[in-house]
Amino acid sequence: MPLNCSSSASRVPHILGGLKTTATTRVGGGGVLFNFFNKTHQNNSLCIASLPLNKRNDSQRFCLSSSSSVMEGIKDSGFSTQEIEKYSKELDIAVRAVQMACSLCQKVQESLISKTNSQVQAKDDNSPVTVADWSVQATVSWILSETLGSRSVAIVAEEDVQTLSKPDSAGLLEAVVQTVNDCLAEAPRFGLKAPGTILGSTEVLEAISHCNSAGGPSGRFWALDPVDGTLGFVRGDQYAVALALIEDGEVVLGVLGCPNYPMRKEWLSYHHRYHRIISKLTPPTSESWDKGCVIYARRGSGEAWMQPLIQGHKKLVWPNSATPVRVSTVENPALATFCEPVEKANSSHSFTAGLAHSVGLRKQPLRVYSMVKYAAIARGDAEVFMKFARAGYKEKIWDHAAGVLIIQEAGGVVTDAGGCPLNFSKGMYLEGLDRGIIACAGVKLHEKIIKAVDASWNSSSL
Ligand SMILES: Nc1ncnc2c1ncn2[C@@H]1O[C@H](COP(=O)(O)OS(=O)(=O)O)[C@@H](OP(=O)(O)O)[C@H]1O
Ligand SMILES: [Mg+2]
Ligand SMILES: [Mg+2]
Ligand SMILES: [Mg+2]
Repeated sequence: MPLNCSSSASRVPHILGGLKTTATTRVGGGGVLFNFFNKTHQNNSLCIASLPLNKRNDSQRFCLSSSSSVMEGIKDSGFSTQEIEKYSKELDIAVRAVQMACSLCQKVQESLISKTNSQVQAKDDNSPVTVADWSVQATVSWILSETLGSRSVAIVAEEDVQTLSKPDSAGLLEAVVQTVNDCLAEAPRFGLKAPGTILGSTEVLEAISHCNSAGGPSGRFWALDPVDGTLGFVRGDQYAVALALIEDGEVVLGVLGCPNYPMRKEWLSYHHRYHRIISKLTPPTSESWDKGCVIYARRGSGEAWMQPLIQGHKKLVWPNSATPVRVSTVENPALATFCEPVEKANSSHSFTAGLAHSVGLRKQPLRVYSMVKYAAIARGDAEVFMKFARAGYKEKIWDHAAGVLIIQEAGGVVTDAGGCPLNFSKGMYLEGLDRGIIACAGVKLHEKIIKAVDASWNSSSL
């Protein structure tokens, strides 16, 4: 495993976690138990998710239905209240905020697709940005600040207010302010408080520009990608809302909202665009059709959870139900599926095709926009994710933090191509990343790919 990782990065917690938790045993047991759980106690997933699975007794697993009963339940757990409570409030708020953001995005995506003149802007690097990117950033920033206290909330996020503040962007800013207010007015459906008065453009711009933390090795900050895979978003395809909490350089919470990634993968045809999918497939009942999902994990819990989107279910209001997700147990490369970015410009398709051939991956690659690729691995829908950006491109922490933690807690392995964990402690970039990113459902597949990279790197043109 990792050979030349720097000292702080030399631990590979996800691999140890996978061995320690004997993933397959737990998944098997958990599957049966959680069927029972889902039938009887639908509303407690977030509270329970904050307790490590191996630290819970049966009643704590299945009979907690509110925060107060969580507090009663942990009295005999042998763990200090402080330890078990750590991050539970932050996780709860982060999931609600991402649920709201997904709802916002669904509405904006629908209107983008139905309009002929799209409101898509180009940034300096020619990448797209939309009303949804700014609106989600403002909304999540506002919610985190309101619920956790604005002074203590540091956020690193993708968007800034430069374009929005230009005099000729008044219409765009107006659309963002309207979208943010429409979304925040719905806060009570998600168990959160709506603002007392409508936010003006100054407050919305402030909320966006509040996300100006530089990140770094110490203290606590959030990493937010308001819309990851904006290209997929504007094309009516896959995208994600990604929120992670990073403390002292380690990702401690990860939440991924995937508005077009159904709870049941049978409803997803990766080879058809979203608007074609919905026109072709007619779900049998609204209950079984959950168009999107939110997946989340807490560091060290050894588990990851998935909720349906509130928006998809008009009837659903908070609290929401959740089910555990786990990586695939497939180890045979011939049976494994690998995912990669859709755009060749973002990752070399020819290099990964060579790797796939040399390790015996035989299936067609699954090319999906955004961190939905991380979600696919965590849920067991695919086994491998590889990204090899062009030389000189620096990966940003918000493009990976939430997904990496979720895969690790779901039992998978994520490193750079040198086998080292990704380093989230160096500011907004993943500094020191060795060649590319490799995420796998299991250690065996991961080792094979790392070896294959070493064998083929020198002869590649990367
Ligand atoms: N040149 C280059 N190389 C590698 N990566 C880049 C590059 N340019 C941009 N980005 C970042 O890639 C994010 C989208 O990644 P995806 O995996 O979704 O790529 S793809 O759209 O499926 O091709 C995308 O995230 P969003 O901007 O949030 O969409 C970018 O942060
Ligand atoms: Mg992104
Ligand atoms: Mg983005
Ligand atoms: Mg972008």
